[in-house]
Order: sequence, then structure tokens, then C-alpha cells
Amino acid sequence: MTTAYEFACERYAEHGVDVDAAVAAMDAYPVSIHCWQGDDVGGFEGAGELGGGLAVTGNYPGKARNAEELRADADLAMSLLPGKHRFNLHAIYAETGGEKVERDQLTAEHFAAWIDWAKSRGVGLDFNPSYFSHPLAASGVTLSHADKSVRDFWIDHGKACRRIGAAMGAATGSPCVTNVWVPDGSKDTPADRKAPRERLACALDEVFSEKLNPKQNLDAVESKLFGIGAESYTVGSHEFYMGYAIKNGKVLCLDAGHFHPTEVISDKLSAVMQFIPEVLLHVSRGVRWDSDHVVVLSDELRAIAQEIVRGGYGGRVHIGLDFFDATINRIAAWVIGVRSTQKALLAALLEPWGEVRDAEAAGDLTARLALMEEHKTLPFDAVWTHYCEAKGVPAGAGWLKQVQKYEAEVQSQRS
Ligand SMILES: C[C@H](O)[C@H](O)[C@@H](O)C(=O)CO
Ligand SMILES: [Mn+2]
Repeated sequence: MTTAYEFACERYAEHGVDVDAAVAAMDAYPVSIHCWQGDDVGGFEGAGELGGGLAVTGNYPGKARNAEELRADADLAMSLLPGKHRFNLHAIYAETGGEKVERDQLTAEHFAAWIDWAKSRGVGLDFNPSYFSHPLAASGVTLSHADKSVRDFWIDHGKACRRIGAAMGAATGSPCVTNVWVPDGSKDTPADRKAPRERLACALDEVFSEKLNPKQNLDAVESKLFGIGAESYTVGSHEFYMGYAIKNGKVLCLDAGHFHPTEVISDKLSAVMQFIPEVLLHVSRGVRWDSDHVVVLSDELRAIAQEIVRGGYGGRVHIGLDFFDATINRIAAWVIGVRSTQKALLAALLEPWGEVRDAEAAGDLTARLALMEEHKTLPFDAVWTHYCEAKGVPAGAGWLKQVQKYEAEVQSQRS
């Protein structure tokens, strides 16, 4: 009897696709799992309210209250994902042993337990300075602040974080992408759009002034269209960071929720790749605005994966997740988001793209559309199941039972 997988291999082979090669290629696409979905962007500083125009809605019980719990939750999530992945930390997740350590004083020591954990699991780390949820960010302005003392504090925070990123990269043997995002902007129409951007450019130059080994730390910069409380003007807009990244050889971060709702980052990839060596993706799902819903296997997610694979950009694109939903189990949120992203990548690797491209090149737009539609129903699920089984993780919704068990035994005990 032919198995579903063998049938799928035959169907894909009819289109010239080598399924085993596509499955093997998945190892080249680790997903950087964002720690902040695990505790609603809280961190361990006891900083109080979430700032920077970020908003997490929902109060599902059982969120991680400390680093041990967050690591245990992440361990469970990673055990339900095919393949090896990365973990993405924010500076507010430092462990300071109960001592108050200001953000400009943070060192790799404060992330020693995270580094040990990552090493023991063979997982790479990524990092982010935290320019929010802090008294000196209460105005919503940080690196572009008109007050030099405020600016300097945040510059020193950025410098400290790059060194921490480099230490993470050195320890794990895999470059750490340290991504700078600042919330700076204005609720209402600003009188002066130029000066804050000049200050931000100078501040970034200072943040990045120390030469670090790119094998250990890669600098990324992330733009945004608007945020809550910064509806009229964002200092670090797309044009700003696109220019900054090109001029300074930085990684450009494209967050799927940081553009006008009619714009998609799948279309931007092949444009920015003409001029920028490497891109960091914050795979997110905005619903009407930058709402950071859990990523699902949407048309846009599939299109993002297709653009990465079709463009041959695998080695130049870092895939990270960025969403936070507190209305559902937070571990399930991670698993859903990563598995959806991996499904999109596997589908893209299996796509018989050559025949669609050939039809287009021949001017046969009828065939292009017909083939694209036919490809959508090729037997993808059998290959996904095979891939999950080969990696020793549940193929279908079986993973959910394990999260539910953990929720009943562990998360429900947290107050
Ligand atoms: C925690 C934030 O979501 C993250 O740092 C940033 O990437 C962002 O997208 C802000 O909107
Ligand atoms: Mn982001």
C-alpha cells in the first residue's frame, strides 16, 4: 500500500520537486522565538506598566513570573517544534539576583543563566535593548530625546546591550542579532520633524561606535509607522532606518505589523535585498493595526516564506517572531506561531516555482495563474507529518494535549 508520504512524493515529483531535499532544507531556517510572548512583555525588573505604546490584551492565567518559569515554558514549547530554533531576549529579562541594576549598567553576567540554558540546549540567542517601560522612557522619547542626559542614558543602554549580544554570540557559537527599536514619536503633529531624526541618527552612531565581531553580534534596526501615543510622527520611520541601514551596513528589521495595513513585507523583501546585506524579519500579524496577534498560516505568511525561498535569501534573512497575546495559553501561542511559520517555509520549499516562473517568462499569464492555484492543493500535509515525525514531535494537534497537561499541572499553580 502506498503511504500518504509516498503519494505526496510522487505528486510533487510530477512537478519536478524533490521532497526529501525540501525537507532537509528546513534545517537552514531556525525561527527566533521571542521570550516576551511568555509573560506579556513584563520582564523581571518589576518596572510596572508596559510602555512604549505597546499593548497586550487579555489575562489568561498561568503566565511565567520569573526566569525559571519562562525557561521551563520555553522548553516545553521547543519540545513541540520540529528542528532547532533560537531564543530572543529583551534587556528587561536580565537576572540581577534581586539587586536594582540600571539598564545602562547591564552586563552579560546578568544573562549568565540564559546563556547556560541556551548552550545546554544547543540554541542560539538573539537580543534587544529595551527602550520602554522605564521612567526615562515615560515621555515616549529615548534615543532622540532633546535632553542630552536622557539621550546618553539610552545610548549607554544600547552600548551595553551590544556587548551582551556579543557575549551571547561568543558563548553559543552563533551570531546574536541585537535589534534596536525605539518608540520615539509624537502624539500630535510635530513642529520640528528634522531635529529628532538628526538626534536619533547621531545617537545610533554612538550606540554602534564600538567595533564588535560580526561573528558574535549583528546590529539590526527596526522601523515603525506609528504607535499608541505616537500616532502623528515616528522618528524611526521606514525611510529613516532603510537609509541608516544602507549607509552603515546594518541589518534592517522588517516587522510585519509596522507598515500601513495595505502594505506587506513579502513585497518589500526583494526590494530591500537589492541594497541591504541582511534582513531580520519580525513575523507578526496585525489585525487592523499593529495588534501583534499570534501568527497563523495566512496568505501573507506564505508569501513571506515564498519570497525568502524564491529569492534564495535563506542565508541573509533572520526569521524572528514578534507577537503577544494574553487571551490564550502563552506556550500554545508560541507553538502555533512557530509551527505556522515552519509550515509556510516548508510549503515554500516544496513549491514548484520553476514552472510558474517559466510560464511568466514566456508571457503565458493564464498558465501562471492556473499553476499557482493548482500548487495550493498539492499534498503538503503528508510532507509536514513526515517532517514532524522525523524530528520526533507531534505532527497534528497532539502537541496541544501536552500543553493542556502542563497547564493543569504547572501553570494553573501560578497565582
Ligand atoms: C517588544 C516589541 O514588540 C519589540 O521590541 C519591537 O520589535 C516592536 O515591534 C515594537 O512594536
Ligand atoms: Mn517588532
